Amino acid sequence: MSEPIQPSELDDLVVKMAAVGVRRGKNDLLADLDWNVELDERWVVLGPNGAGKTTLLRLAAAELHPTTGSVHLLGEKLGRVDIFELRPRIGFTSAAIAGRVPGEEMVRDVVVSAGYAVLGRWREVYDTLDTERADELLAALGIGHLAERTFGTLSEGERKRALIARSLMTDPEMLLLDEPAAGLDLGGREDLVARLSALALDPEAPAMVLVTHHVEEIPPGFTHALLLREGRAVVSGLIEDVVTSENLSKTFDQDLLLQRSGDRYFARRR
Ligand SMILES: Nc1ncnc2c1ncn2[C@@H]1O[C@H](COP(=O)(O)OP(=O)(O)OP(=O)(O)O)[C@@H](O)[C@H]1O
Repeated sequence: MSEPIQPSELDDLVVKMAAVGVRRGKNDLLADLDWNVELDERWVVLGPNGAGKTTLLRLAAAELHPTTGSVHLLGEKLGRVDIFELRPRIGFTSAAIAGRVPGEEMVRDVVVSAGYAVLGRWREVYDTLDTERADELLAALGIGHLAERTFGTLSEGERKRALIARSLMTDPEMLLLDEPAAGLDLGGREDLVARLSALALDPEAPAMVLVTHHVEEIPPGFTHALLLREGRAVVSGLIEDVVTSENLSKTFDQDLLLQRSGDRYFARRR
């Protein structure tokens, strides 16, 4: 048996997963996972399709419970804490959340309603301070001019940015982004990478975890990486130690060459 976790050990940790497993039927979606995220860290999680990345993020978003092991989020243990109190402290964007936003909802309301933990309640009367904050966030993400459009009329890239604004609305202590650049064209991807980089480099920004399939999407300023394969950690730690040709080759089961150009990463098969 491992020693119980002392409260002081959790002070600077936004995520502490110890010996975590998630099992569905006979499948281990995650197994034997130990992973800690500190307040000032920005993590990228990389791995092939089916590696368990979304499962990991849903645990970190308090959307799932582990089958085995323990998960502490923001100092609280999953299973012992009221998840409805915990969730507003965590910003989370994913394709699944995007799919739940009604197309007729006004963009500003998509953002504001995060503070009320609802989606699709656009007739609520919101506080002026909240609408001002939503407008500031939309402007910071470069889509301030779209506040009064309906969500359904936005391009894919604009939707992603609106949802990131939404996930920041509650001033979360941790921001979880599941493949935010998926489906974007090159310009849209580069724009998003630059905005996420600005966020990552902001000392006031929350801890961040970004799931992606592509090293090209790692925003400068990200500090740590976790490589997952078949539900298990291949390696984790400081990004420059982890994101290497050797580790990527092991993770994706191919002979891959990683190159760095300035503060960006590129990978291809050898
Ligand atoms: N409820 C479930 N029952 C059985 N298997 C499941 C269930 N949910 C997910 N899986 C499987 O668990 C594995 C991990 O899924 P997950 O979505 O976490 O992977 P991922 O790394 O995010 O994949 P992708 O990159 O394709 O999005 C996949 O093989 C998936 O089919």
